[in-house]
This record gives sequence, structure tokens and C-alpha cells, in this order.
Amino acid sequence: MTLSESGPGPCGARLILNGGSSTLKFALYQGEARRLRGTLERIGGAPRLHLGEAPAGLVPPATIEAPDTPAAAGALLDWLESSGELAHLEAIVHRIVHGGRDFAAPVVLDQATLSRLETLSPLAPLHQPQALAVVRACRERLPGTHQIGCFDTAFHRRQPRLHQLFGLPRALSDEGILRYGFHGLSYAYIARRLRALEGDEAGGRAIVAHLGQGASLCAMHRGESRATTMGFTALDGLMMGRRCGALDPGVLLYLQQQRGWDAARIERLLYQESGLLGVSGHSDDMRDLLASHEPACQEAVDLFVHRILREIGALVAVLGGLDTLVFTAGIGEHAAPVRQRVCDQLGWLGVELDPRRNAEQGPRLDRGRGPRLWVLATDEEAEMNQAAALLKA
Ligand SMILES: Nc1ncnc2c1ncn2[C@@H]1O[C@H](COP(=O)(O)OP(=O)(O)O)[C@@H](O)[C@H]1O
Ligand SMILES: CC(=O)OP(=O)(O)O
Ligand SMILES: [Mg+2]
Repeated sequence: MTLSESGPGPCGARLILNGGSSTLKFALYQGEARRLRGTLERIGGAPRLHLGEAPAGLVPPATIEAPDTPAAAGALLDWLESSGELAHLEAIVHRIVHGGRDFAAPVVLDQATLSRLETLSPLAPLHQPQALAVVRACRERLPGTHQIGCFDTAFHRRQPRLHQLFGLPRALSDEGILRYGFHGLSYAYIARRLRALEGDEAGGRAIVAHLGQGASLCAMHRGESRATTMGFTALDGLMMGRRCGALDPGVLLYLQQQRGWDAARIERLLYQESGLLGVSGHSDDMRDLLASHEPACQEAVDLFVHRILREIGALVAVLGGLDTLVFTAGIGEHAAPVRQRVCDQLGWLGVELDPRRNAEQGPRLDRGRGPRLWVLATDEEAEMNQAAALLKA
């Protein structure tokens, strides 16, 4: 079904909801024009609502209750509704992290689609159940609006088959145990930005470092995904805020067999207790670690950078060289010391970061020699709005 078959007309507004592992980002669009944009961050801790863009007179709520993403979305809808912002709402566009093999483009989220997506929840336990709960709540609360899903995995579905395979028995690959990759809405947006910024030069080999609470790298050729560090789930690859990234699977066997850990205990270790938080013993937030002089906090940052370097090396080998390196997402966009440390250790690739440009947040960071270096603010919401508009066409 396309929206034009049943939609209420061309001038309806679209609300975009982008649930991350620590944030709920939102935006309201009228066609291509953005009316407001904001982030609810530190969900589950001490939530704060930042309004990046908003019409004059729209005041954020003084306090917000957000123990989890569905509660955060409910509070956000309460506030937008009481402010009169949802009067002409046509659709709510949801970021759905896992689309598996079947969902490679935006879809209308009807009952049957939701049931199919629920089967993927175990593969993205921090994101998928929460996003689907938000969709169900929106269907009940605003039955006159369409619910549309855009998928993190979609951008990577055209990777060469070899790059999607694990070295597992064929039968397991055939049933869908494959490398899917995530953060695809962010990578699709950055690929578009690079085309606009670099023009014909964008035909080259690029690595995009999406460094947020979840973190991954994507190797692109001509703006298309060739390889990425996340896999079947959003656990693989880089070390993250609370996830350890790539891990010798023997560690899991050891914990099961020698310590008697069950699946729930292992899931908690992998998704909640590891990464920057586990190594530092202090915080999962790069801002806290960069401000600390504790050796364990510094070691956590050292390991974060080291893992990025190792994975960049692997992706450069896949691409056969490097023309462009982009930093994006919470850490990539804001943590100049992390960008500096990564680039300082990539001299062997001809990377030369300009410290002044880096301190001034670029957007161009190189000295005019070697691979082009950029810091670009990602905009998954803009990508989702555009994708939803195409669904309507
Ligand atoms: N000014 C900053 N300096 C360093 N790190 C930052 C800064 N602002 C945000 N971050 C990091 O970005 C993370 C959030 O990234 P983001 O991409 O917005 O989140 P999510 O992965 O939940 O979508 C925070 O956990 C924090 O580590
Ligand atoms: C897939 C993933 O880890 O997303 P986020 O970084 O938004 O939590
Ligand atoms: Mg995110």
C-alpha cells in the first residue's frame, strides 16, 4: 500500500522518531521543511530535552519522565499534543533498527509487518522491542495517522555476498545468520552529504565513523556500503558505550561452562556492562571520561581509539585505499580529542589532521594533503523524512 492510496492529503505533517540506545531524537516536518527538532538524552538516567530548532514560543517541558524509550516517546507526544503541534499530523516515521533479510526499504507498519519485525527483537534487544512498543502505542493513540518504518540495516543490504557471510556452516547462513550492519540511516545521509560536498571526487573510497552510544564504521565505495563493522546484531565491531564490540567467542563458552552464566546474564554483560562503562568502571559517556584523570577512564578512551584504528586498517584493506574519512554521531561530532588521536595514528595512510580546524569542528579537517577528512553532523531524521516522502510518491 502506498500512502497516497489512503493518506489525508499532501500538506500533512510527519513526526520522526529516532530511538537510539541512550537517546530519543525527534523532528517535525511539513513536507521538506523542518518545523522543529530535538533530542531527549540520558534516557533511563536523568533525562534532558534539548530543542535544536523550534518555532518561537514553543517551550520545552520543565521536567520529563523517561525511564525507557516508550515512556520517553509518550511524554514527548503529550508535550507536542498539548502544544498544538500534532494538529495536522499525517504520519509518524519510526527508526526500526533491524529489518532482517526482508525489509530493505521503508514500509507502512501494519499489524502483519509488526508481527514479522517482532521476530527480530532478540537480535536488537536495546532497540527493536522499544521501537515496536512505541509504534503500537502510536497506532492506539493516533489511529488516524500512518506509522512508517525506516530500517538501519537497509543501507547495507546491497553489500557483496562475501561481506555478509560468517565462516559458519552454509545451512546457518541460508537461514539468515548473516552480517546485516546497522546505523544505515546515518550512513545514507552522510553518503548524500559527501556527494554534495565532494561532487565527482565522492566516487572514491570512504570510511565513515559513526561514533555514538552505539558505534560502527562503514566502508563505502561510490556512496554504497561495501563492508561494515557491526554484524548479525549491533554487538560486533568497535567498543561502544556499554557494548564490548568484537569478542573472542571462546570467552562466552568459558563464562557458560566454567561460571554457569545463562543467556540472560551473558546478554547483560554484552549489552549493558561492557564497553566504556565496563573498562572505566565509571561512565559510558565520553564527556565524563575525557574530563577524568582516573587511569581506568583514560584506558577506556585508549581502548576505544585502538579498536577504531584496528577496524579502519581492516576496512582500508577491503577498499584498497582511502580517499575520505568522516567522523559523525555524538562522539564523532563533538569529541575533538578522539578525532585527533585516531588521525594521529593514521599517518601511514597519509592522513594529516589540521588541529585548528579540528578544534573549530571543521567541517573539513585535513591540511589539503592526503585523504580528505570531515566532521559532519549526521541527520537520520532528515533521511527518514525523505525516505517516507518517497514511500508516499
Ligand atoms: N560534547 C561531547 N563530547 C564527547 N562526547 C559526546 C559529546 N556529546 C555527546 N557525546 C557522546 O555521544 C553519545 C551519544 O551519541 P548519539 O549518537 O547522540 O547517541 P545514540 O547512539 O543514542 O543515538 C553520548 O553517550 C556521549 O558519549
Ligand atoms: C544500532 C545502534 O547501536 O544504534 P544507536 O547507536 O543509536 O544506539
Ligand atoms: Mg543513534
